[in-house]
This record gives sequence, structure tokens and C-alpha cells, in this order.
Amino acid sequence: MNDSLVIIPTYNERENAELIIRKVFSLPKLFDVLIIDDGSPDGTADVVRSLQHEFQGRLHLEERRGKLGLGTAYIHGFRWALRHGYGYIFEMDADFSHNPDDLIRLYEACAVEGHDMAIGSRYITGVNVVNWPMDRVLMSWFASAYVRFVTGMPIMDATAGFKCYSAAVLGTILENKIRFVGYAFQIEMKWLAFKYGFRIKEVPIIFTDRTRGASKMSKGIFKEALLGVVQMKVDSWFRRFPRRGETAAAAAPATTAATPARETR
Ligand SMILES: Nc1nc2c(ncn2[C@@H]2O[C@H](COP(=O)(O)OP(=O)(O)O[C@H]3O[C@H](CO)[C@@H](O)[C@H](O)[C@@H]3O)[C@@H](O)[C@H]2O)c(=O)[nH]1
Repeated sequence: MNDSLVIIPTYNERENAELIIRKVFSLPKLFDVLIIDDGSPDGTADVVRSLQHEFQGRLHLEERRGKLGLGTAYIHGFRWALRHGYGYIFEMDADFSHNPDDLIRLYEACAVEGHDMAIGSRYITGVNVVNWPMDRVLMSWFASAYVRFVTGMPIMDATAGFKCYSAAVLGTILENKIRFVGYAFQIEMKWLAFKYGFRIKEVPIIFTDRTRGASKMSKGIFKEALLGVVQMKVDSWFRRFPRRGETAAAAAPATTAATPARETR
């Protein structure tokens, strides 16, 4: 077993599954892989199963009965990772919009530089998105600006889905009930890490739209985020977050003071 686990949620990713798995296993650093498949009708899980013998002990598959949402898929994967003792846990899409080579940069930001969470960020150095339609780029960029405005959290890519967490961050965050089931869960995870005072780094990446399969983005996902972010902020007024390294009993009152965007701690 390696110290690092890459969690890849899949829904109808048959065309990408084998390619992305082989790519991760070809990297110079060793990563294990956990696929969380939501009963993909295209048989994605069959593809993964057919590779498990070749990558015995390194390629894991968790299957759920239906499409239950990106957020809950990751939560399922995080709990699995913590039970199995991984030190660094990654989120990555199956479709190569996140370049697997960047896993190593995210790992180094945490394991070498000592950050608690590293975010593969499209907006920390301009707008680094390739081949997305303009309306999708604008929606994504304004979504991050909206989150910064409502919450005061100084993160340029609030909806980013390419991340490395230390096990300590996940252990702490998952003591909370995660409210979002869709992509907005990405915002909530960063928000909680920020409120607990974990050290967050945005690592610049280039996000390239998929060439195989289709996005699962929907209006429902958008709506969940729109009001949910306000609710998330309001809820935080009524609770106290222990700071990183403190026990709940010794906790000082929470602060929302903004810190520089590149490294929030
Ligand atoms: N298990 C599971 N996987 C899912 C589900 N919905 C989506 N996925 C998987 O989650 C990954 C991302 O889904 P896409 O549909 O490819 O996302 P996108 O539109 O390219 O969205 C990207 O941008 C979002 C907004 O910035 C990001 O929040 C998101 O993570 C992603 O990077 C893919 O591997 C996809 O198969 C689900 O309900 N269940």
C-alpha cells in the first residue's frame, strides 16, 4: 500500500476509465487508485474490474447503486481512504480535464511544503481553461467570485475538483455533516478547511475540457450552489470552529480574516 490514494468518481466514463487508470499507474510517484462508480449504465465498473488483477492491491472499486451525486461519491471515498490509513488523499476527474501529471505537484505542496490542502487552481494565474465554451468558463469564474464575495474565503478557484488533502484535514472536516451532494460540495470542503484554519495552497494548473464522454453538469447542481453558499455562510455565524492544532475545548473564537489567495495559511 502507498501513502497516497487518488479517488476518481465515475458515471458513464467507460471510454476514459482504462486510460486514466493506466496513466496514474505510469507516474514516477506511486499512487493507489479508488474508483467510485455510481452504477454507470455504460459498464464503467466492468472495465475497472477487468484491470484489478493486473493492478492487484493498488486499484480499488466501490460501486453504488445509482447516480447519487459527485459530493456523496467523494465522501464515500474519503471515509474508505481514512479507514485504510492513507496519508494523502486526492480528488480527480476521470476525463483528463485534470492532467494526472499534476498529481505530483499537488502531493509536493502537501507532503514536502507542509500544506494541509492543495488545490489545482484554474484561476490563480489568469484563466487557464482550454476548450470549454465561453459560457461555461464565465459561469465557473463568476461562481468563484460569488463564493469569495459571500464568504470572504480568499480562494480563486472555489469549485475546483482537483485536490490533495492530508488525512488530518479530512478527519476533521468529516466530523461535520456535508450539506451539498453535487459539485457545490467542492466549495463546502474548502470552506470548512478554511474555517478550521488549515493551510491551503492553490497550485496553478491548466484545465482542458474532455474529448471523450460528456459532462454531468446540470441546472440542479447550479441551483444547489447558488443559495447553499449563502446558507453555509449564515450557519457559520452561529458556530465556533476550533483552529488547526487546537482541541474544541481550547478553541479561540473563529476568524474570517482574509489572507493572501495563493496560500491562505
Ligand atoms: N460516482 C459519480 N461520479 C460522478 C457523478 N457526477 C459526475 N461524476 C464524475 O465526476 C467527474 C466530474 O464530472 P464532469 O461532469 O466531467 O464535470 P465537469 O462538468 O467537467 O465539471 C468540472 O468542473 C466543476 C466546476 O468547476 C468541478 O466542480 C468538477 O469537479 C469538474 O472539475 C467525472 O469523473 C464524472 O464521471 C455522480 O453522480 N456520481
